[in-house]
Amino acid sequence: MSDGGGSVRQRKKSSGDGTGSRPRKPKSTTSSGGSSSPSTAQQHQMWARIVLMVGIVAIVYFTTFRTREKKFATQREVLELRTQPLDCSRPYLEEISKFAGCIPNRCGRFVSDKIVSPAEAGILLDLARAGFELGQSSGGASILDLHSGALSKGTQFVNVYRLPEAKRLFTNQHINVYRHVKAKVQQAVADHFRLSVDALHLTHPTFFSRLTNATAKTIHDEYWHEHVDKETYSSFHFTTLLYLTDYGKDFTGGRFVFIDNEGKHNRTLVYIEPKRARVSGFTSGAENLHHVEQVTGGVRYAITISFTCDREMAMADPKFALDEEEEEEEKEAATENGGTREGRVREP
Ligand SMILES: O=C(O)CCC(=O)C(=O)O
Ligand SMILES: [Fe+2]
Repeated sequence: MSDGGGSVRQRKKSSGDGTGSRPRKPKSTTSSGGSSSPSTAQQHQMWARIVLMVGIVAIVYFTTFRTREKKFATQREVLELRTQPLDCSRPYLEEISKFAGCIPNRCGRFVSDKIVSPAEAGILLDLARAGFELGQSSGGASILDLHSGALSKGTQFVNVYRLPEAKRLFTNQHINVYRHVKAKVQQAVADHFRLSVDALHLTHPTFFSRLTNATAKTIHDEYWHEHVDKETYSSFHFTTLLYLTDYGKDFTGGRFVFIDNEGKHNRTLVYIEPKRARVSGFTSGAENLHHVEQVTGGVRYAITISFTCDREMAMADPKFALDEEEEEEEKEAATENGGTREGRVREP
């Protein structure tokens, strides 16, 4: 009787020993010291709290640091035109506002598989292959700029027009297709962003790129970094890309990715899968942060064709540095080859 409620509690705690007759430990060690192991109920409570806390942390994490993925243009699709309007970034808008006739109605991006024909892309691919026969980076990224003549070679650049073979490789057909394609892409940019086509000028650098999975040797080989074109190339106002080879067939990896940041940790990756003759175009400001995934196999060929609204940054179409005498020879040889110079372009 005298142990009353205390003995009842004690019995409950020791329930399961079956006898109730085992000598009790002195009460002081279980009730007030706190040094013994927690009861089953306390353990359950502790686990429930841990599970709850992990759940809360996971919810906060997945709603705060969220990366979504969208496919803007897949390899299988043949797109007439796909567009995504965007608000211009403030610095871009401030700068572009200085150029009357060249201010886009909205910033944004587009993709079309109908601007350039696969045959035209094929001729430009031949040109690219012929050019890169003369020089390639020893890392994974080579460029050929037919305007300045810059061609990757080893860890440096050479002037392709100083190489005697260049004159044999670049044909009139190449030149004409290059100019015609550039004019069509320029018109597409003007149409899409509602600009006067004359307000747009081709600018430097406009170049062929050849990407592989070779280990980078210099900073020029690290093509996969996120960037804003306006920051990388100050003259750019509109960037276009023409793809010459197919993602998933000619190469793996190497997709083009826009990174749309909505808030600090919340972003959407918007993918363009390269496809022969596919053209993408976009305003070159911070609204179009992007990168190229690393190529994991094969060879990816593309052309970056860049436009500026600033007349002072305009550049002429390439002449391929052929003098008149050489042009005469070109014409004669073209006649011998049935009107084209395809026979002179070597495949790798
Ligand atoms: O080749 C591409 O898809 C993109 C290249 C690029 O981002 C650039 O030239 O600035
Ligand atoms: Fe870029």
